[in-house]
Amino acid sequence: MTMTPLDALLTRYSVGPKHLVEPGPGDAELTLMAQAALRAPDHAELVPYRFKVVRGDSKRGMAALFADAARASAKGEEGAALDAERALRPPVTVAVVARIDLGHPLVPAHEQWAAVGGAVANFLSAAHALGFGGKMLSGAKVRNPAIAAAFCEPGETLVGWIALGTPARRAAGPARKPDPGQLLIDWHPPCK
Ligand SMILES: Cc1cc2nc3c(=O)[nH]c(=O)nc-3n(C[C@H](O)[C@H](O)[C@H](O)COP(=O)(O)O)c2cc1C
Repeated sequence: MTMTPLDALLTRYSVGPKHLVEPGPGDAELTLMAQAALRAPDHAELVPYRFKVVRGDSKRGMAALFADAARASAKGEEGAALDAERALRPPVTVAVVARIDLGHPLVPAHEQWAAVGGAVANFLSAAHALGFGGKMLSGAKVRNPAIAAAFCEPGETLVGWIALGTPARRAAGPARKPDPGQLLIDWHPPCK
């Protein structure tokens, strides 16, 4: 049965790296995800983000960076091995890098961050619509100077990584989500 666009939005749940197996998305599918990201609202079309694809041999380089960061934060060799595994396990990882122009004359920083969030959401929904699982992850690693420098140009911010692959099991259900009625509120003007 084909998934409608609304089905894709309503049935996307994160799938953690533990449950992601080969194959990951290829070039054509990653391009569709990036195109979907570009359909997110973006004031003045600044495209304040970049996606950096980590796959193949590059995963080992990212694993080494993660392991060094774990050692630097006193996680020890066990922590280093765990963090290295986090880099190696997903078939494809996509780093999300934000490029926020703090001095933009028209678009304040919070609007640019909203565009980044919309892009990530669309990227993940497109992955799901294409049959892939994924999860956005960050952690203290994003603030490690060596890791940030490896992914970012000066002035950019490393937001985190989207782990991608084929889901080995159905994603968890919507148990943690509030009823939409809690966030959909009729507004009335204040009484004078
Ligand atoms: C920028 C960003 C960073 C995140 N970092 C983490 C993380 O490090 N660890 C984690 O478990 N979830 C993290 N999350 C949350 C998950 O990606 C996911 O959205 C959350 O577990 C809710 O699951 P759902 O997408 O199935 O609703 C992050 C989300 C965002 C937007």
